Amino acid sequence: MEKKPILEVEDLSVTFHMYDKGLEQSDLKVISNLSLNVKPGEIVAIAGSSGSGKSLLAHAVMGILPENAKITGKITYKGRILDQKKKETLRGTEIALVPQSIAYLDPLMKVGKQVTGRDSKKEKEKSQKEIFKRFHLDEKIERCYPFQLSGGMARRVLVSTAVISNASLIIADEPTPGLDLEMALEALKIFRELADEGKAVVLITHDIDLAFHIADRIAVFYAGTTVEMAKAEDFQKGMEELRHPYSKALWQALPQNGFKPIPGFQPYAKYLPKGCLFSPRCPHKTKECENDIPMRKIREGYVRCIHAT
Ligand SMILES: Nc1ncnc2c1ncn2[C@@H]1O[C@H](COP(=O)(O)OP(=O)(O)OP(=O)(O)O)[C@@H](O)[C@H]1O
Ligand code: NI
Repeated sequence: MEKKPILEVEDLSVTFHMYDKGLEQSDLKVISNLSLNVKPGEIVAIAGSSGSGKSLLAHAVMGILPENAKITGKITYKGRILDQKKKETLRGTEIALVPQSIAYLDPLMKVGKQVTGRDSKKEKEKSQKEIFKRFHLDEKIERCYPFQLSGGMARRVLVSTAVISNASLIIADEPTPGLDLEMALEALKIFRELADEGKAVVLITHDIDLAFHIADRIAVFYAGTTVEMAKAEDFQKGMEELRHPYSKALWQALPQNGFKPIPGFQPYAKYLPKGCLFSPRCPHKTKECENDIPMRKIREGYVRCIHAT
């Protein structure tokens, strides 16, 4: 039987209400019609270039978007609607975030306490010690304040916090920058273990190469929406297995596949093209691409392109 998703995001849009010059106001739609689900036991990687909306999706699920952001669509956790109140209740216990910036560490709290929580139990302390060992963090680090850590150490502390939280859903927003290869691989191994224990892991990364070695499925983001949802092995098999021209272009841009850059730029939220958001850069563009393009199923995956086969 198919497992029910732990996290389900349906038709999510996020709009910022902006104050421009003087009294002028405008709405900036930064995520549009985004759908995604993550099942127990799964790592779903979210890959996409800078500004494609990866962190905002994480913040929308956690309920930590800025005040001027408006959300539409549906987010459910274990089948229940996640409204703002529910997000606040589940945050840090059932749903854990490894934030993209190490600035999220509390500067005034010793590192050990941040990882175990204020009212820490003995077993939490034990798991904190175990995870610090795996991450080569010396015992005296527990008594340090964040400013005394290097960037890489702070990153490992953030990952540790999410790992020992007992959350069923872990969202890791770029957890590896600043880590050397050994520590990056250790972090990924830990995420794999969490998934294998039945948790759901969302792994946000620029690095599709890293993503497809560890994830089960990959969501490719472009300009605030998903353009493709594919099994990780499709990326391993090669370009022909992929469905969207942007995913194929990402694949070709990998060093081992010739480093071919994609001409053009991802459009800024204020100047999105009509219909397919990738169309200005797409070699297959036709008049029909100006219509709204829904996701559709092709060969066990999903794609937002009318020309994909
Ligand atoms: N508070 C905000 N107000 C207005 N626009 C914002 C705000 N926060 C983010 N954005 C815009 O939303 C878009 C998506 O941002 P997001 O941080 O989700 O990108 P990302 O995919 O995580 O990028 P990166 O890989 O660089 O972390 C960007 O164009 C960004 O400029
Ligand atoms: Ni981000």
